[in-house]
Amino acid sequence: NLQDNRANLHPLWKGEIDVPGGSRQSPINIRIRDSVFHPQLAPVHTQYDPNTCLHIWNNGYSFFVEFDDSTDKSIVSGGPLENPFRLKQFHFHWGRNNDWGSEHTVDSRVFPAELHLVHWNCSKYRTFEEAIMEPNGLAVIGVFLKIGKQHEKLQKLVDILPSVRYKDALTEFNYFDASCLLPSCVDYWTYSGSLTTPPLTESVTWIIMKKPIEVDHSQLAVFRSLLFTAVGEEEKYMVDNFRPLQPIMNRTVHSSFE
Ligand SMILES: NS(=O)(=O)c1ccc(-n2ccn(-c3ccc(F)cc3F)c2=O)cc1
Ligand SMILES: [Zn+2]
Repeated sequence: NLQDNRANLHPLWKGEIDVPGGSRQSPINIRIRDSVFHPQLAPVHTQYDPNTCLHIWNNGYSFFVEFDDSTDKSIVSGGPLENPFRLKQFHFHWGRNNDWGSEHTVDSRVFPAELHLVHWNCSKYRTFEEAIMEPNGLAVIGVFLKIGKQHEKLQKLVDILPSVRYKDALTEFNYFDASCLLPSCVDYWTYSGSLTTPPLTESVTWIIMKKPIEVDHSQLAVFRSLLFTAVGEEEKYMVDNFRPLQPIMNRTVHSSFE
């Protein structure tokens, strides 16, 4: 069984890396020359109300910035989506250094970090928890981070991270415009995949932005000061919280650009 396959034992997920029978797992390597241009793929439209921002919490995998998803105030629509999806949370994945950290790769290029803006299909399901279990329940926008100039709007979030250093810590964070984390270029790839942490359900329409955003090395260094562990436990720095690449199987990645 899984536990016997040493190669699959991951420090974070203790062997839950492979989902037996999974046919649309994430993340994947996006091979640009294999992607298919889809002229009907409109730009993705986000409309985020900064007042729907609720709090930040360290859930032991990453830090989640959570939003009030009881109304349609913060939504994503267009692109490959048939109807609007509500923003529930965003979080990041990063490495122990700037040489790796992203979950998706582009022609095997790794980025030092990756942002995920997680939305759920409020037209078809009643709650986020329900949508997570359904094949077209979620839409996650992925944005690569690269080292460059300081991201001024991100700094407000970076400054508060020490308050959620430990697993299960939660801090109020009640005004943040998530659209400041999107790149100016609207080009993206899209494919059908899964959550990259448990429950790993195959419920995600992935929208991966072609252009990365820039952050400076000191901002990423603060991400690495967070802990996987709760107060009182032996401290383990929250780094390398990305899942290994998964097989593309018989999926096609579509691009919104030529
Ligand atoms: N990395 S990712 O594929 O974007 C990803 C991975 C895991 C999740 N995820 C898993 C459980 N949850 C979750 C479930 C219920 C809840 F109230 C809050 C949650 F964060 C969640 O958001 C959401 C997104
Ligand atoms: Zn993620």
